[in-house]
Amino acid sequence: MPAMNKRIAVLAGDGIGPEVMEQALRVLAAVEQRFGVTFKTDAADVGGAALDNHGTALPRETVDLCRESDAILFGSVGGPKWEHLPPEEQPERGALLPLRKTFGLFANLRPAIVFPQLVHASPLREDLLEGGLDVVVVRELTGGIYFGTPKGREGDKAFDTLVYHRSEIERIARVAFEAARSRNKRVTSIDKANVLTSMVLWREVVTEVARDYPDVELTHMYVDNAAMQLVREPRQFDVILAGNMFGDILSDEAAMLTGSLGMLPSASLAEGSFGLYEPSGGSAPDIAGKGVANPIAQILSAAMMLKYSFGLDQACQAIFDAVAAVLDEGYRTGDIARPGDTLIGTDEMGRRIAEKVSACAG
Ligand SMILES: NC(=O)c1ccc[n+]([C@@H]2O[C@H](COP(=O)([O-])OP(=O)(O)OC[C@H]3O[C@@H](n4cnc5c(N)ncnc54)[C@H](O)[C@@H]3O)[C@@H](O)[C@H]2O)c1
Ligand SMILES: CC(C)[C@H](C(=O)O)[C@@H](O)C(=O)O
Ligand SMILES: [Mg+2]
Repeated sequence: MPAMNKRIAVLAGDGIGPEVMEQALRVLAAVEQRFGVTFKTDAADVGGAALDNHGTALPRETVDLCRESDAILFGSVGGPKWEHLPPEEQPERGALLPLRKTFGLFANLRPAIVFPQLVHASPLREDLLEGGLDVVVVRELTGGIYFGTPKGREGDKAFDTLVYHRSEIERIARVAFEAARSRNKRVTSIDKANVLTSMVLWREVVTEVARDYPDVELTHMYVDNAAMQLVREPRQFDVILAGNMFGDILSDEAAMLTGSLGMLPSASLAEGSFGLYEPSGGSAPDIAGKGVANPIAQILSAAMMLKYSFGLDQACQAIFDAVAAVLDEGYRTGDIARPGDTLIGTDEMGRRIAEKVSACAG
């Protein structure tokens, strides 16, 4: 393993964010020890915590720290405490979306992997998951209806604009086809081309990009059908390519197939090696502060950071293996437990995974 000294901006945020982040940092410390690498971690406020401390959801110091870092490890933001604020000032729109835009994080990878040990935790019938499930949602993250203008409100009328440029569709499609090449060589592109003009362009451009990838099979699917097919026959999917909003919705659905939102990590990538890594779920106000949140999505997000931003594929794999080993031993947080499992909290789950990373000398 080459000597490495990477700088990580740690933005834990709100709700369960700080609780699960503590466990991800613990696992990264185990990686340092085992692989002889060094990470410099610097924490900064973001979201509601930043609103409380600095009066803005995304303070300048936080953006500066991110700029000086090699990657961002993000927790989650938002919660009932800040819901009274105007929408643009709330943590999600005031911090998360600007961060994605500022750093050009256009490619959001959300792998939904059903660990064989957790097939029972999925709401799907076990026979639908036989042989496991490994789907990745490739979501366009800096365009579409989230960012299109005009958007606004005029009294009782409110509007958003769904706009996509050819270049935006082309670059995210390439990410999806490249991902498929290293997997099962199937891309399902999601659109609503029967209704939306922007989606007609989406389908056209994805079809053009596919010509450069004759080894990858492309299927187009309307989003409503895709939502249904995901629960009917999830194994038909390998790479799901979608725009910003459809990808948001389908990735939560895909996450739940794995048993819990607490299992789904994500990587938001810019051109080059910079990225932001965060669980796909939110700040879970209903369980925050109770020490029961599942830290695995945050820990696996850190693992994705090691792979995609730092090229530490082996260390990434070591974390996935450690998670599998702890699940093999029957330890579960409440969201993925069933009778007979050993129920543990956030802290113990993190400690056990970190111990496995340290123990499996590779
Ligand atoms: N990336 C982000 O920061 C992000 C993402 C989604 C939602 N949010 C925000 O989070 C707040 C709450 O949103 P929500 O309730 O709709 O979605 P949520 O994802 O926070 O929670 C949905 C459900 O999943 C459960 N859950 C989520 N993560 C879990 C974990 N690690 N372990 C166990 N259970 C877990 C929660 O307890 C809840 O029952 C809102 O303000 C929302 O805007 C932020
Ligand atoms: C909190 C919200 C802005 C965010 C999104 O819609 O992108 C979240 O749902 C996600 O999936 O990361
Ligand atoms: Mg979402």
